[in-house]
Amino acid sequence: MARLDQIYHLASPASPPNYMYNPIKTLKTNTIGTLNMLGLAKRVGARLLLASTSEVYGDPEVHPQNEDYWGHVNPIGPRACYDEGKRVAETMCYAYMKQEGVEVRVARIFNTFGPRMHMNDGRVVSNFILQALQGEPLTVYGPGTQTRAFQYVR
Ligand SMILES: O=c1ccn([C@@H]2O[C@H](COP(=O)(O)OP(=O)(O)O[C@H]3OC[C@@H](O)[C@H](O)[C@H]3O)[C@@H](O)[C@H]2O)c(=O)[nH]1
Repeated sequence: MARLDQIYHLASPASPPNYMYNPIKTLKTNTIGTLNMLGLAKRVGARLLLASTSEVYGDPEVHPQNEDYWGHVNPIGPRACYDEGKRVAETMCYAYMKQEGVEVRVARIFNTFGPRMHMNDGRVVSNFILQALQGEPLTVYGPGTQTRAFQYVR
């Protein structure tokens, strides 16, 4: 049997244009992929970290969101493959923890940015920087009333 202490389940695109490019693959990664990793964690007795997302809160009605908030998610909306995929991934983690005693950790990562970000990532921070450097107007989607919490990653 393989000797593994920890599993980091970081698979899945995170930028909206990337995860919406192939919604079925995004869903498979977050559902079947998570089940596979939890099964492995159970077999070898490893602890699993799931990289979840602030998108489990969907289009939230409260700001900022704390962990007690259950979210406001459209199951058939354009972001559903990611939002619902991560929600069920979290559900699976806690089911394996309760039923099988697998040690799990779930991190709900918010909108990340930093120096190692890809120029064409497609998220707001890199889009704005790119547009500013090129002297182009910044594109604000929708009415511009949305809010976000950002997380700097070096
Ligand atoms: O060019 C842009 C890009 C984005 N936006 C807006 O800026 C806000 C942030 O959008 P982003 O594309 O950066 O990403 P989001 O915050 O929606 O989701 C991101 O953050 C949480 C992570 O866990 C997710 O993996 C990631 O999808 C949205 O309201 C979006 O509509 C713009 O106004 N202009």
